[in-house]
Amino acid sequence: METDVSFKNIGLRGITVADTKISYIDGVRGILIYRGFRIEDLAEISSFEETAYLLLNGGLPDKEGLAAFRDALTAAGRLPDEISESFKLWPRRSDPMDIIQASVPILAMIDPELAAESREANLRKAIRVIARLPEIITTWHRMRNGLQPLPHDPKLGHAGNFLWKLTGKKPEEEMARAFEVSLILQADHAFSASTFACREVVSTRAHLYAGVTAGVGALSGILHGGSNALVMRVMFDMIDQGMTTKDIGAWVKGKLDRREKIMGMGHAVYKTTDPRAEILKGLCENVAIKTEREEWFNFLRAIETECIREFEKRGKRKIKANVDFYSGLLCAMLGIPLDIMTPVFAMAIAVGWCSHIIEEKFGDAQGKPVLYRPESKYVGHYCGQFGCTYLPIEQR
Ligand SMILES: CC(=O)SCCNC(=O)CCNC(=O)[C@H](O)C(C)(C)COP(=O)(O)OP(=O)(O)OC[C@H]1O[C@@H](n2cnc3c(N)ncnc32)[C@H](O)[C@@H]1OP(=O)(O)O
Ligand SMILES: O=C([O-])CC(=O)C(=O)O
Repeated sequence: METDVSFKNIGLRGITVADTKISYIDGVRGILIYRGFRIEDLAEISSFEETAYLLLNGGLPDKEGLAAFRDALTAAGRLPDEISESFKLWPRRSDPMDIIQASVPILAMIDPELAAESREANLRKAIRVIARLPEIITTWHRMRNGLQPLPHDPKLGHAGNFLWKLTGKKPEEEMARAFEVSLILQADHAFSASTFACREVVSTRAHLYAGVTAGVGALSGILHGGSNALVMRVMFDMIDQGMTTKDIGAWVKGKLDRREKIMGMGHAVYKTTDPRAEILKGLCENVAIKTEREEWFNFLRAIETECIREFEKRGKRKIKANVDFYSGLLCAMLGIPLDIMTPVFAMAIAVGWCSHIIEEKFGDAQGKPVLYRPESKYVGHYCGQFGCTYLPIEQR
């Protein structure tokens, strides 16, 4: 058989695989909507907890509903001993994304409702995942540094508690809010690679934790969530080498000449600016002034500007900053280490993963749950109608 790699929709680009009522992306106009609401409005007005409620339940809560949801998150937040005891055995150098990916199945093992597949049971499992991912990250981080985990502060919300438990410092209100907005922005993105992974796994009727575990693995890759840390790693390397904003034009040109990717730039769906990147850029500009990290902000801003200029010069389609370009910078300015930046994305998008898992399990958007099973096109060896002659090992 002839090798034929002419398959047009490589990487499933442009193929609609299912309906969803959770989020909508207009990649041409740069619009992102969660359950009907513009991301700009959610970033301005909403809290992480309220956005999580909205994504999971399909509508905004009233005051009592929101208070009950916050209480449920707090009540579910304590890290089970089975996980903290396991941490003592796991290598300290482990990547925190691997720690999360190994911990989520333990949440499944100890969930008394694991076999319960009602919508309510799945919503309760979702709350456990959303509440416990930050605990997994902060407890792991403190234990690997020989520090005790810190108690929940009822005066702080989900975002503020994460900063407190990770860094051991109570965050200023403005910083906690900036972090909270970044979590809202990263809480869902329709059929991103990780969300699709979650949906694909639970389409087999696997439990919610199996779906979330798949999502964590998919998010860790550098073409997806993993790029936020890499943006910062590359920037710190450049600064360490003594480079300044004046050197960035030549650096970008060199990268593109060598056909290397520039992390945090480009997007599979947005053909224009990722609206989340624009909001994050504004947040970063303010936080940079407050934390006296203007040098970092200006450095990234220059990379973005030079990239856009260079792509335009080459007549390529517009490649702009995506959400990962500025989210790592915000983390760095808030004292979050490089290898915790993708885990931060995971704790935010866990909301979207769980919402999509529930939608998938109950066929909410399509009327009934369906097993994903795409076709592939075989382009390997095939020696005619009856296949290749199979020789026993002695005769090969
Ligand atoms: C939360 C998120 O997951 S957002 C994405 C995070 N990932 C990154 O930031 C990694 C860097 N970006 C990329 O690799 C890509 O832009 C992707 C994977 C995100 C999207 O890719 P796609 O839209 O499918 O485009 P694809 O990777 O096919 O690139 C199309 C062309 O633009 C180029 N291109 C796209 N992004 C970049 C980039 N960041 N740097 C350099 N060139 C790029 C490609 O090399 C390719 O060029 P070619 O046609 O000459 O081969
Ligand atoms: O949607 C995508 O392809 C990736 C992305 O931006 C996200 O997951 O936030």
